[in-house]
Parts: sequence; C-alpha cells; structure tokens
Amino acid sequence: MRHIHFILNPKAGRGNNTIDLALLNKHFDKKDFTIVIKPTSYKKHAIKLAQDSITENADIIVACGGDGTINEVASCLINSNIALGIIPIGSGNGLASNLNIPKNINNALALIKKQSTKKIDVGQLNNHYFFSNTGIGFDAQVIKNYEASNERTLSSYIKATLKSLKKVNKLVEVETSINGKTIQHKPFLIFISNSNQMGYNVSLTPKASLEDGKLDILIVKKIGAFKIFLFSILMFLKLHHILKEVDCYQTKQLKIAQKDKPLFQTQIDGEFIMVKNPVINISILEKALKVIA
Ligand SMILES: Nc1ncnc2c1ncn2[C@@H]1O[C@H](COP(=O)(O)OP(=O)(O)OP(=O)(O)O)[C@@H](O)[C@H]1O
Repeated sequence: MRHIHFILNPKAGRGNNTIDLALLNKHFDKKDFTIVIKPTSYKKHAIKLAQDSITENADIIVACGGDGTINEVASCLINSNIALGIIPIGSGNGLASNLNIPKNINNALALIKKQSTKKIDVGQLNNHYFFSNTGIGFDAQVIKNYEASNERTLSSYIKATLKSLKKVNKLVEVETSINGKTIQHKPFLIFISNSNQMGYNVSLTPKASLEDGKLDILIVKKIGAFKIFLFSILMFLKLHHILKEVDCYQTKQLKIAQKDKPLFQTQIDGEFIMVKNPVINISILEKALKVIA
C-alpha cells in the first residue's frame, strides 16, 4: 500500500484549482493506494501541510501548483526518501517544464502512478532552498512588482517587467566571488539557475541541467534602456549571451556581499524574499531531491 498526499494550492495559476477524490480514484486503485488531499489556505501553508504528511508516513507528496508551491513542499523533502510528485497548475511551471511533466492533469497523474523517480540537484541560498532559480537585481524587482499586482498571468508579468524598468538606475554595489574571481560591481542582474526553464517557456540559462551538480549563473552588467530591450528580444531567441555585458558561468558555489545595506532583495523560485543578511552564500546540494518524472 502506498500513501500519496496531494497538497493543492487553489490560488496557483489562474486560481480556482480543484483536484478531488472522484478524479484521483479514477487513477489510483483503493487496493494499492491511500489518497489524502490537503488544500492550502494561505501563503507558506504548504510547508506545514508537507511536514504533517511526513509525520503521517506519506510515501509520495504531490505539490499541485507552480514553482512557489513546489518550493514549499520540496524544501521539506531534502535528502528524504519520500518522493515529490508534481501537478503543474501554476502560471510559469518552470521546474515541471524542465522535468517534462505533462500540463494535462490526467497525464501528470498517470506519471505519478508509474512512480518512476530520479534524483535532482537543489540550490541553497543561506537558509533557503531553490529548485528552479534565484536572483538579485532586476528579476527580484520584477517579482516584487508581479506579487504586488495580485495577478499571476503572463500579461501581469510583462507589466511588472515594464514597471521595474523605472528603477534600473538604482543598482546596488556588491562584491561577487565566483570560481576564484572577485568582482566589485553594480550588476543589473545576477541570475542563478538550477533549471533550464524559468517558466512560460523562457530561459536565461538554456544549458543548465538539474543533474549536473552545478549552478548556471548569468551576470548582466549595468545596461541602459536600449540594451535591456535588446536583451529581452535576444532572451526569447536564447541568444542573450552574445551581448558583451552578459557573462555566463557554471559553478558549485558563489558569494555575494553588500557593503552598504543589511538586507538583500531576492527572488527565490519566483517568490520575492527579503534576506536579512548583507552576505548571501549560494551552493548546490547534489542529487538531494527525489522526484517523480
Ligand atoms: N490559499 C492560498 N491563498 C493565497 N496564496 C496562497 C495560497 N496557497 C498558496 N499560496 C501562495 O501562492 C503563491 C503562488 O504559488 P505558485 O508559485 O505555486 O503559483 P504560480 O505563481 O501561479 O506559479 P509559478 O510560480 O509556476 O509561476 C505562493 O507564494 C504560495 O505560498
């Protein structure tokens, strides 16, 4: 008998998500599986629900939502033998796209029933985990504006990006240590990715792999409005790396320190997080998450 717990974010994507027992019973025979469905009621509730599911001896915990919900559930499963399942009903669904998990719910459930697992790398930023990506600078500002819009659609993401352009001159000076090199700079963006998908089929790090034991880093130097526009167009063509202001790295760890401010504005798996520390240390935990894919 296998115990599967579904943690459902009803607000992910366009909202009003329902996954009910009638649907799950069509896929999971009562002789072989017990099913529990736990809807979330507030932000970060999935963490508490996943922790409860661990003490209730779940064999598989399924995050039903987007990258934010996956982050909350998967952060409880690092180095655990419990497998993470994913039903991608979020907006961007970056990690699920990288894992080729079907967007069709019935197909995603059929995949979970097969229980074929693999181990993937996990990123760590101070005491936070990330599975897709994290970043400071422009993308953190975009996510901050995106969350303030209270809508999780591609058009509100584009509006948040345009709004963030107004703040591009307020760059923070940082010291970045990567692969034995230390850089003093005011970057437009430092993007750190485990996955080759950001969501909406867009990628800043198309060569990243969830299983290579490395993080793919993109550092974009201070750029003006025209170059930002060019960068966006090239990003959709996956050619942004050709700009001279863009540096790409692969690494197992990096450190970013601020001199003048005690806080870091970051985005972690598409959620805005204020890190209360002037230094962030980022590293990779190799093959630390068991996922059904
Ligand atoms: N009941 C709830 N009410 C409000 N917010 C919730 C609720 N349950 C979860 N959340 C929050 O919703 C946010 C968005 O979730 P999630 O990232 O899964 O969806 P998404 O943003 O639509 O997808 P993606 O990240 O793939 O673009 C998360 O911060 C999560 O904590």
